[in-house]
Amino acid sequence: MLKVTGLQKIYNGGANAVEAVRDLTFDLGEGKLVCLVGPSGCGKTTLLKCIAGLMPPTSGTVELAGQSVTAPPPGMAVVFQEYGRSLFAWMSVRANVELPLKEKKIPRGRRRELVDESLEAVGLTSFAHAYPWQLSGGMQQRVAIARAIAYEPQVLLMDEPFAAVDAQTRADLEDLIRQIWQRMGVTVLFVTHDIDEAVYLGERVLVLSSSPTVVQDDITVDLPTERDQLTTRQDERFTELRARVYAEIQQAKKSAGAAPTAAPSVAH
Ligand SMILES: Nc1ncnc2c1ncn2[C@@H]1O[C@H](COP(=O)(O)OP(=O)(O)OP(=O)(O)O)[C@@H](O)[C@H]1O
Repeated sequence: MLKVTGLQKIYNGGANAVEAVRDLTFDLGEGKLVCLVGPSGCGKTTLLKCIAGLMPPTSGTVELAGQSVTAPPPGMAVVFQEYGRSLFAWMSVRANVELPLKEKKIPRGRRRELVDESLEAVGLTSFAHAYPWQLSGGMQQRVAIARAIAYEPQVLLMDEPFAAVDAQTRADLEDLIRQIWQRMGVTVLFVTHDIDEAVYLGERVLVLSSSPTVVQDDITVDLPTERDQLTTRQDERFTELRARVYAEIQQAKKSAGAAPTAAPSVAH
C-alpha cells in the first residue's frame, strides 16, 4: 500500500547542508497500523512531510498503491500535533470536517452522511455546531481526527497527534484510533516519541536511528488485537516490548550523537 524506498532528505545546499534522513526503506501493507519512534530530531516530521507529498525528497521514492507520490495524494489524510492551527476558528465543527469533502467534490447528501458518521465515531455529534475555540484541546484533536476519517483516506498519517493533550485524554484518543482503525480498515502510520504509546497502538514499531536517519529496527508487536489501557499495559509481553524499543532508542542516541551531520554534497 505505502512503500518508501531509499528515501533521503538533505536540507539546503552548499556548506550549510543538513542531511536529516539518510536512507529509509520500509513498507506498510494495506490496513496495517504501524508506529514510528525515534530520538528527538531524528527526522520523523521530515519523513512524514515527504510521504505526504508536502516536500520532495532529495533521493528515493514514496509510492502509494503503486503510484509515485510527488504532490499531496488524494488518498492520504494527515493529522498534525497542532490541532489549534489546523482547524478554522471561524467555522463550526461540522464545517471544518466538511471542508475537504467539498474540495473532493463529494455531493452534498453524501457529505452530510460522512460528516455525521465521523462526528459520531469521535463522540462529537452534539458539538457539530460549536466552534473550535469553544472546545477543549482533546475535543479539538477529535475534530481533526473526524475530518481525516470523513475524507475516507487509504492512508492516515499521524504526526505526534496527542503530544499536546493531557494523559487521560491521550489514553482515550489512543483507544479511539484503534477502534477507528479496526472499524474502517484504514492503513495508519503513526509517529510518536512515546515508546509506550507506540507499543500500545501498533502492530509493528519501526525504530529510527538518530539523524541522518535509517530504520534501525522493525519490531512486531505480538500483543492481542483487543487492547485496553489496563490489561495490555500490565501484560508481561508489553513490558518486554517497551524495554526492547527503549534499548533501541538508547542505542540510536549513543551511536550517532545528538547533532545532525552536515551533508557532504550540494542538494535541494
Ligand atoms: N527546514 C529545515 N532546514 C534545515 N534543517 C532542518 C529543517 N527542518 C528540519 N531540519 C533538521 O532536520 C533534522 C530532523 O528534523 P525533524 O523535525 O524532521 O525531526 P523530528 O524527529 O520530527 O524532531 P522532533 O522529535 O523534535 O519532533 C533536525 O536535525 C532538524 O534540525
